[in-house]
Amino acid sequence: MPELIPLISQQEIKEKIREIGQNITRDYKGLDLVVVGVLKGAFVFLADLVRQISIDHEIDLLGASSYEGTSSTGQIVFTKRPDLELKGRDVLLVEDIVDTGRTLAKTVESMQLLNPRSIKICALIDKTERREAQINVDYSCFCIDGGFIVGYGLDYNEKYRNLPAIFNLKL
Ligand SMILES: O=P(O)(O)OC[C@H]1O[C@H](OP(=O)(O)OP(=O)(O)O)[C@H](O)[C@@H]1O
Ligand SMILES: Nc1nc2[nH]cnc2c(=O)[nH]1
Repeated sequence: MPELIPLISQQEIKEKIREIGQNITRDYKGLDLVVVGVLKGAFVFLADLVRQISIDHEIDLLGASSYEGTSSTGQIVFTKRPDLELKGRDVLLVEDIVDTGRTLAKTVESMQLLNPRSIKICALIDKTERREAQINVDYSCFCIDGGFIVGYGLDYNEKYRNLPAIFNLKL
C-alpha cells in the first residue's frame, strides 16, 4: 500500500498563492495577460491562482501529458491546444510541477510559434533533482529537491489529484 507523507499544508499553499498572485498583479499591470493552465495537473492551482490576480485577464487551457507512473516517457503528447488568439499577448503558463523540464521546454517551443509578445512561467512546484531542460521559472511557489509528490492536482496513475494538500508518495 503506498504511503503518503505530508509535505506542504493547505495553509502554506494558500498563503504562497496569495503572495504570487499579488506579484503577478503588480508585474502585469497595463499588459494583455492571458493565463494558460497546463492540464491536467494544473487545474487546482490555476483555479486558486487566478482568484488572487486582481487585474483583468483571460484564461485558457492546454493539455500536455508524458508520465506513466513516476517516470517521464520523454514523449510529450499535446491533448489540447489553447483556444484564444495569443499573438501579441502576454502569456503566463501555469504548471503544477517542473521536474525534468521537458514538458515546459516543448510547451514553450510550441507556444512561441503562436507569436505572443511574452511568455513567462508560473509553477506551484519547482523540483530540481531531475532537471534536464534549461527552464527559467519566473514565479515559483515551492522549490524542492526530489521525491514523487501528489495531491492538489498532482497524480500518481490518475489518483490523488483531489487531496487538498501536497504529499510525498512512498511506493
Ligand atoms: O518537467 P517534467 O518532467 O516534464 O514533468 C512535469 C509534468 O508532469 C506532469 O504531467 P503529466 O505528464 O503527469 O500529465 P498530467 O498533468 O495530466 O498529470 C505535470 O503536470 C507536468 O506537466
Ligand atoms: N504527480 C507528480 N507528477 C510529476 N510529474 C513530474 N514530476 C512529478 C511528481 O513529482 N509528481
